[in-house]
Amino acid sequence: MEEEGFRARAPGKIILAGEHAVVHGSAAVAAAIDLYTHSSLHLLPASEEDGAGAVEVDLRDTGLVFSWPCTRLREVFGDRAGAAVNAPGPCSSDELAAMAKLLEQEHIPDDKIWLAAGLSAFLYLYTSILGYTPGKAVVKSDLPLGAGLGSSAAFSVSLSGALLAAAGAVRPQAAGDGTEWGSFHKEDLELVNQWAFQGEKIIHGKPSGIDNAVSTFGSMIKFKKGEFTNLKSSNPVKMLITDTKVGRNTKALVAGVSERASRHPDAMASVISAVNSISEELSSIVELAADDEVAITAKEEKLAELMEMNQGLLQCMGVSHCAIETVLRTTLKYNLVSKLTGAGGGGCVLTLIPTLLSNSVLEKTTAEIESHGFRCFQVEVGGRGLQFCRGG
Ligand SMILES: Nc1ncnc2c1ncn2[C@@H]1O[C@H](COP(=O)(O)OP(=O)(O)OP(=O)(O)O)[C@@H](O)[C@H]1O
Ligand SMILES: C[C@@](O)(CCO)CC(=O)[O-]
Ligand SMILES: [Mg+2]
Repeated sequence: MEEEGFRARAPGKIILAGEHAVVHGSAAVAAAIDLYTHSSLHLLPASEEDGAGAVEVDLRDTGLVFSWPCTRLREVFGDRAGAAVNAPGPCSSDELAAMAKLLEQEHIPDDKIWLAAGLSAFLYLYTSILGYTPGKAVVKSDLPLGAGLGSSAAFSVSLSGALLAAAGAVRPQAAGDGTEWGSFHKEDLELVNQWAFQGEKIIHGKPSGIDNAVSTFGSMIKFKKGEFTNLKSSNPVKMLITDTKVGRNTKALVAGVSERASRHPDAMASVISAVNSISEELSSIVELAADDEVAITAKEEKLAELMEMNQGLLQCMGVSHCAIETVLRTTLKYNLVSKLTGAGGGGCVLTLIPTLLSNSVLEKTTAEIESHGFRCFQVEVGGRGLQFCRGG
């Protein structure tokens, strides 16, 4: 008989300013978007034959299902599993190596080999939080995976939320607004965020923590050196997102920027400091109250200029791509400003949509971008973070 189900959903994000530089201590500004990764979890009774059962994960976006006997997981993680659910800690290099061996036996198809990082994060979070309790998780996302919209953070946050709720380590709150999705107390969200950060470390190598923070807490935030503040945006920020569909990997891009910084420490310190100033200025402009068309336009022009400057500095860091440049050139024809978002190297590009932009210009811009084989879509910016509901 199956036990109770636990479902959590966590949003993706856009970074308005400061990606990469934030890994090196600069400020950055990010906001949640209304595209979610859903994780659901059922705990299962231990199997009668071997008394141990299995842990299964069904990754719907890839059409692949993986399963490991709990006895096999015990060989990898030993007695540590499940012991420190309230004290999130990093995965050791021995555990990473043992998981890599375990995953080699799965024969993941070459064109989906990037999944190994996500599976390692899953196994680490599962065993750290639930030990060797048999269970079945299903993960499904609205987000393009590995495209700069924080799919790895939404994966780690939604899984951590569902696992911690199943372990009884956090107490989900019923939705107060009649919807099915409730949330968690702030201190419970802190615990989810810390576990999700451990998952991000496995996927990204050296994450700043901005993506998991905005996915957990939602809203629009200014983030710097692990601390963040909520930004109260008094006017809606409208963005067009273009997915160039060029695959890339955040871990490799973050490592590439660090290598460039070690080759050119002074020049890169200046670039990072310039990005910090851009993020600081952008965060204060976002909060400015603008209540007539003139003030709103002036505010949007400043935001656009700062985004354009940030894009130039991302090029300096070596994380642009010819597909990104094609989007920039196309939108510039219509006087619109764009920048890459997330790790770059392909993935998604943001275009600021001014409040007074006519629908016909927006439609023409979108059609021309899509004529290059890219996909455009609009999102709501600055919404809710992690949410929870009971059931299948
Ligand atoms: N729904 C999912 N199913 C399986 N694996 C996922 C899922 N979402 C994320 N992942 C894991 O996260 C990896 C993508 O993370 P990566 O950090 O490279 O990109 P991103 O988070 O989408 O972009 P960015 O970090 O720039 O915002 C995938 O290769 C996979 O291992
Ligand atoms: C590239 C990066 O700055 C943002 C990825 O969304 C990495 C990070 O901050 O962890
Ligand atoms: Mg990521």
